[in-house]
Amino acid sequence: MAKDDLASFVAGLPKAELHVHHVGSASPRIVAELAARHEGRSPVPADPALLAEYFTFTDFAHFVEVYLSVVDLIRDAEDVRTLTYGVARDLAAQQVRYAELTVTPYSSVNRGIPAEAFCEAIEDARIAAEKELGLVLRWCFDIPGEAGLPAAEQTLRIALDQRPDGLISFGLGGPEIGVPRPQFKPYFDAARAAGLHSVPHAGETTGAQTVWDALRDLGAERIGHGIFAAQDPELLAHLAEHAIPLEVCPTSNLRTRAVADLAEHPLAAIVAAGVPVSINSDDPPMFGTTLNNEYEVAARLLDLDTTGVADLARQAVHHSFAPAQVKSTLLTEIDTYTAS
Ligand SMILES: O=c1[nH]cnc2c1ncn2[C@@H]1O[C@H](CO)[C@@H](O)[C@H]1O
Repeated sequence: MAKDDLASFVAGLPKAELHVHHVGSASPRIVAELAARHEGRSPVPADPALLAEYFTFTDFAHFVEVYLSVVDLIRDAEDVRTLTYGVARDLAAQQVRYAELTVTPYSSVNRGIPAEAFCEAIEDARIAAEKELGLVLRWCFDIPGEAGLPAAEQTLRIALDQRPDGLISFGLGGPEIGVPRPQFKPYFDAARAAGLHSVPHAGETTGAQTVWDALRDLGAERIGHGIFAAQDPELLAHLAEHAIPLEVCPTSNLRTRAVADLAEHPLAAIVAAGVPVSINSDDPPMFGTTLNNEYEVAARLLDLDTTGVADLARQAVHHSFAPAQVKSTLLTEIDTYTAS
């Protein structure tokens, strides 16, 4: 179908976003504003026009280094509140009605923001976003893998002690190389025992074994990325049989150089194997994308018409941990949109 028709269909389509990072969603304007406050003390450019170049990554390790330099700019609870509400506004503007935002409390608490103030700030933004923007937000608290077991310990403690109302899941992000998943088992066990869903990253930068580990040791209910599962037919069959969805973020994989070219992206092979997927944006401004653009990319990779694209949006709702009422309202809204 024509590119413009697809773009306008996607832009108006009510959607759910299941894999998007908090700091990684900061708009260029907010990042530049924060950088200006720390000018001379931060490598992050204070001019939004220079950010695209700063956000050009040579590999995944470089991406994490740049990501943490932006995390460094967030110094107090007010920064967290402004950032979170700004992210909500950008999502709502794309007709996102429900989003699970991956938040890394360890990084902020470690930089001096008390856990309680941090949680209060994100909760304030969540409540305001629901009331003012019609966007339902939920949190995934993730362990930054590069910081190891102390980060796991502290992330779990913040999750269980603070237990903000919007918290629904427990994750694991950052690098996979040198960060084996099995060591995090006790923390995921405790988080799951406390009723949190398990949604670790795996198979983003390393192979199928990491995904197996996430399933067996961390009790993963969905996998962040998981694209290298495509290398293992047995794993694909397992994911399909147990209906474990992959949260796929195509442009992210291109920008971190996990795939050399979108033409080589395994999304189509994963879908062909019967594995459920959702389409997501990961760190949209850092990767020069938006959720709407990811739907367009996915439509091209999967050769979908508007009916197929609407089905992708429905899949994300089904795979979400949204309250039943939010799911049914959003599914009805998608039906109404596609019928009109
Ligand atoms: O695509 C991604 N994969 C893994 N971690 C990511 C990604 N995007 C953002 N983060 C974030 O990187 C930080 C360092 O571990 C974490 O805060 C994680 O949430």
